[in-house]
Amino acid sequence: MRPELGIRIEGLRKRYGEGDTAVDALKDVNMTVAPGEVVGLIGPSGSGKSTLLKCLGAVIEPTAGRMILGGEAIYADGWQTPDLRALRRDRIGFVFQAPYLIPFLDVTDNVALLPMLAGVRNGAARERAVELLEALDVGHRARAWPSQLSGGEQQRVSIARALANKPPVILADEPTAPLDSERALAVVRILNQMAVQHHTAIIVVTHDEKIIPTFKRIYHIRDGRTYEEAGLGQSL
Ligand SMILES: Nc1ncnc2c1ncn2[C@@H]1O[C@H](COP(=O)(O)OP(=O)(O)OP(=O)(O)O)[C@@H](O)[C@H]1O
Repeated sequence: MRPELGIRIEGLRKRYGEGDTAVDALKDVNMTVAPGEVVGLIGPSGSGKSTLLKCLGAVIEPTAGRMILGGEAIYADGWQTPDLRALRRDRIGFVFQAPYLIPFLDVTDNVALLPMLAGVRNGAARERAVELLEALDVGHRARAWPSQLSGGEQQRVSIARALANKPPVILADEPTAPLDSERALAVVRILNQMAVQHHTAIIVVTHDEKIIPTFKRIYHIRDGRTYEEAGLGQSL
């Protein structure tokens, strides 16, 4: 592994507000995730998980520290790029608890939309979408509408969408919460396969006891500080 690739976070801090009412949501966050690796991020309510994902996803601005994604310092005591929209679109894939597919686009176009917005020609973007859908075992549903898919199939389409711009990083926020045990483990298996195949570093925020034993490494976050732990790494 080239240590500068994947995700590296150093001394990240985030303060909301000022003065007496200020909240130090992140006090000292340190993480590294290698390309091809899937790590779990676990913490109680209010510990700072959402704040960390929003900082990493360039949705809110940290207060201090460094974030390096895919070998590029995106934040070093200030944003290092003027175009945060392009950063979110091209360098970070998001997977949420709900798939949030666009109901009036077919499955292929749901996946092809982001590459098209990034300037990939329509035909090439759709080809890439179909390839990813096939890799995720939903190729046979490529021309269907999202409403015609099961919950597990929709979640796989949302993973294909997260991979569509070949981001070095995927942030998954409770991606298995609504799924039964078998489907939840299938999603984690797919995330692991995709991480390896696409050299993507993946952070999975989760409370889901079904999938926690599968992580090889886990970061706990408590009161805005991260602690690393070896996971059980149960085979999938
Ligand atoms: N916009 C905000 N303004 C002020 N304080 C905030 C804001 N957002 C979050 N906080 C505070 O920051 C701390 C961390 O919140 P955060 O939402 O990151 O926690 P979390 O671990 O995601 O919690 P949960 O699991 O309940 O979603 C909490 O004390 C919260 O009250």
